Amino acid sequence: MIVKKIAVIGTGYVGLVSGTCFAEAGNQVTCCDINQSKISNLLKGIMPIYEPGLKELVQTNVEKEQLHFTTEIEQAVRDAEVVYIAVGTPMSATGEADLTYVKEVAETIGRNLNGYKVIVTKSTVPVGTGKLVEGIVRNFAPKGQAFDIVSNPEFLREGAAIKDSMNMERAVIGATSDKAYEIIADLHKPFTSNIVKASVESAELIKYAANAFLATKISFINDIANICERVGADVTKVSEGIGLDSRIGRKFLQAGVGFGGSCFPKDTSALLHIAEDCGYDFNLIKAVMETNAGQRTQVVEKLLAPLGSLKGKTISVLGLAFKPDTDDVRFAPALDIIPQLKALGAQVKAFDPIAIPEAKKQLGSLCEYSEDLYETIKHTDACIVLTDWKEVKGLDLVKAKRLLKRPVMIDGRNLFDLDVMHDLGYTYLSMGRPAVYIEKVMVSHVI
Ligand SMILES: NC(=O)C1=CN([C@@H]2O[C@H](COP(=O)(O)OP(=O)(O)OC[C@H]3O[C@@H](n4cnc5c(N)ncnc54)[C@H](O)[C@@H]3O)[C@@H](O)[C@H]2O)C=CC1
Ligand SMILES: O=C(O)[C@H]1O[C@H](OP(=O)(O)OP(=O)(O)OC[C@H]2O[C@@H](n3ccc(=O)[nH]c3=O)[C@H](O)[C@@H]2O)[C@H](O)[C@@H](O)[C@@H]1O
Repeated sequence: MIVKKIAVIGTGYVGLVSGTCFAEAGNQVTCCDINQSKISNLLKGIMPIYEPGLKELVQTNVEKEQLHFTTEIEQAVRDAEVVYIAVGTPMSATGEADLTYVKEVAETIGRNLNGYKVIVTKSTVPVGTGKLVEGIVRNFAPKGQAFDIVSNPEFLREGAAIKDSMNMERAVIGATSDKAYEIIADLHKPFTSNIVKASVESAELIKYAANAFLATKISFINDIANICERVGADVTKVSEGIGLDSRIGRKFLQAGVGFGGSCFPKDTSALLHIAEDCGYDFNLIKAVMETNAGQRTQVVEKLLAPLGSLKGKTISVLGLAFKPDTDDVRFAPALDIIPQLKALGAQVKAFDPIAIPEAKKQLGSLCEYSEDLYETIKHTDACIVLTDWKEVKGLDLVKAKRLLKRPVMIDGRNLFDLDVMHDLGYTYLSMGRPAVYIEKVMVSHVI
């Protein structure tokens, strides 16, 4: 690999992780952001996100002087040979990807194009954005200045971001020239030998197709789970039984409260708009989104079955992050479910080991928060599992039952064994598995 000078614009989950990994591979990397406090914290060694292994890897590369942080984006662009765009592309009010930040950055790059550079989009962007960026850069760049555009989408998962970036299953590179393709392919040599060379448009679509396919697997198994409940089958067995067929595979077949996070909800919605824009009615993806929304409501309905009414009841919610090992709460099930519980008259106590500060920004005083699992459960009428944190998976069920006012658990992640829950005397309703019902609890507490 030939060492490169790289500017990464946008120092969020993706920009910070990929910038750090490029530095770890020996490149000179400057991560830039418009958020002053984020950059000044990073300069003090304070990470803006929780991601296993990130802090240490940042520290090592800062010490080696291979990783730098700045708000001086213009200078970073001028100094770089390769400029990565890693800003957010959030869901707009109408459901498509909002390209405001990408366009802003393209203009900054154009204005500071002082030589040939490869401009790479890592943000998830609709098909055609490569052309849009190219047009903006050309508009603001000195006349005749050569540059290339590359689409190099990111596939990392939060919570496993460093591992995923250092050992990519594949890299996808869509470039406007062979020269640019070779430069970006060379940068990826330390991370993977599987490189998919594509057009810019195909690379852009690969990213949405990948996320939409994974989301489809989840909604598919959730639909099967809903059938399981009606016919007395167990979705975990069905999932095992189909997943062992290597053509299907076992991954992303865990039924539950539905997918959340910053990407599947926004990317399925953006793909629907991409389809609409080219005159295609993408019914499958509409159904995927609908099923996902239904999974959230189901958890609350399951709670109402044994409790009757939530008025005057206190419910403990185990998990605020959209998945374990991250503090990200974007589109997390808890953000939908806690307001529903409140609207039905319940008091809510919420546990999370990491994500409370982020959740508070969204939920404010809607619930009480605690990093202590058992304090959260204590004296509540029922508990709901929303995130499969290792602390929740390892819950001492005997102790939890003693602390609960009523032994009622709604498990949105199918964490516990049905026989164990039965033997312990829980009313235990999970997703797509037979209900464990303690008749006594049911009858005595219905209001
Ligand atoms: N979070 C994830 O796991 C993954 C995200 N992606 C995609 O990567 C992109 C970035 O996502 P995240 O890192 O999660 O977003 P994020 O919101 O964590 O970070 C984006 C950063 O860009 C900065 N920014 C915005 N405008 C800027 C500008 N004009 N100049 C400099 N910085 C600017 C923001 O201050 C913020 O720090 C999105 O398109 C997302 O869909 C792709 C794969 C995984
Ligand atoms: O584009 C992105 O941002 C990223 O989106 C996902 O990564 P991430 O959102 O971090 O998390 P996942 O592990 O994919 O989980 C997404 C959601 O699906 C849920 N899920 C996952 C798997 C499963 O079997 N069932 C299920 O409900 C999780 O609980 C979570 O809420 C993709 O896995 C990454 O490849 C992609 O880069």
